[in-house]
Amino acid sequence: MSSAANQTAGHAEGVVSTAPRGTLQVIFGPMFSGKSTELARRIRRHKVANRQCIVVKYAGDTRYEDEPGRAEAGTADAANLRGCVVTHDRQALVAYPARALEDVDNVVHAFDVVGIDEGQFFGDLVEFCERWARMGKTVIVAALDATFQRKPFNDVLSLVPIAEDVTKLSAVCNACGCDASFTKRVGSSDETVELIGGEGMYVATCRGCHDLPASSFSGARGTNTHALAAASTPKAAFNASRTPQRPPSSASSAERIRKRTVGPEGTPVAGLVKTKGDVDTALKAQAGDKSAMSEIGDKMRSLAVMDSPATPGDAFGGFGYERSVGATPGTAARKKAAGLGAAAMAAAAGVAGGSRSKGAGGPGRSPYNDLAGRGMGAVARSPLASLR
Ligand SMILES: Nc1ncnc2c1ncn2[C@@H]1O[C@H](COP(=O)(O)OP(=O)(O)O)[C@@H](O)[C@H]1O
Ligand SMILES: Cc1cn([C@H]2C[C@H](O)[C@@H](COP(=O)(O)O)O2)c(=O)[nH]c1=O
Repeated sequence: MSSAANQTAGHAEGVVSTAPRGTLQVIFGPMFSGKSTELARRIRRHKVANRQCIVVKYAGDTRYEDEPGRAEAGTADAANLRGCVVTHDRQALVAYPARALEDVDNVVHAFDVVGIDEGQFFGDLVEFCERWARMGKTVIVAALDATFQRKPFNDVLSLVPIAEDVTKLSAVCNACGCDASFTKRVGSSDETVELIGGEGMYVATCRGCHDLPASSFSGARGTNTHALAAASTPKAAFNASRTPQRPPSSASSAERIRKRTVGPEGTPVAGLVKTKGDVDTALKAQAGDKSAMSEIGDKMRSLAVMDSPATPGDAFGGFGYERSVGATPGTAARKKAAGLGAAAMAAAAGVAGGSRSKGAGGPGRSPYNDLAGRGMGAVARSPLASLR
């Protein structure tokens, strides 16, 4: 008896079944978060275990099918991805296109595992997931949990109480580079919920960027410093400064350094970079110039309470976190400075943006501790690092 047949045999009333139980697994997340990729990974894994797998995709979504892609080995012709689930990075997984899950009910009995992509579009999703899981199938659904307006997408959330496993993935915010849990529609003002599209029509956003105008998403991912720019009070600026702002991969070093060290209205936020010469020094240090590194080291020592950098170049850029603007040094910074004596304390007071944006200041969790684990270079092993 095949494992599928074994599972679908069901159990006689009152008899405890030894057959493998069905399960329902749900993969939620905004667009671009890797739901289809994760679905494909799980399906591949079941195939390794010799389980019979079928993947159902929504027939209304034929994105990328006419483009060349990387087809699943041995199962599809890369030149013909018709009917395949195609991820945003053009990996393909052979699938069965359907408008309703009812349409595949008669074939599902022959399979152990049923994958469903774009689950949010199937009006009978909840009914058939439950039915197939009860039949002993492993049902894996990839679906948007929310619409572009951050409302529940059709009935998908009803899967949560009947699922064994629910995962929510995140993408990369197209504006600031933070983790993105939401999708924003930027390519159309149409408010209809169902509107098929990919990049150009939708972007992934974090909470802070979701309400930005569509035009804010035209640049490279990670180029918008929404949180600091939008912060209107010192407290809001401090809170915003704790939000990771990853450097855009495509940005030049000079641009990254500028972004990480210049606050709203051009205020220097790290205290080290004030002139174009400083930027040049940082760039040289990043390129390995020893005299530039030493110059940065000297400056750091004179400022005493600056965050120790991950690399000499990062002395100007930090760990990928913005520092707050014009704030007084944080508690931990002050404590460290106190350990260095009055002169260092005075230096601490003089550091623009001296408060840290990452990590708590307690003894067990300071950014200096982070450095210890990173095995940093000469500048990172500054007198600050030996304070512990
Ligand atoms: N903003 C983004 N964040 C993360 N990945 C992105 C983004 N834009 C494009 N991608 C690409 O999308 C891929 C994920 O595609 P896919 O699995 O189809 O996601 P989903 O099914 O959740 O829409 C990533 O591996 C990456 O190559
Ligand atoms: C947010 C949102 C999305 N859609 C469409 C757009 C795409 O065709 C799919 C989602 O695909 P992905 O694999 O998750 O990238 O859904 C929509 O119709 N309405 C929306 O609000």
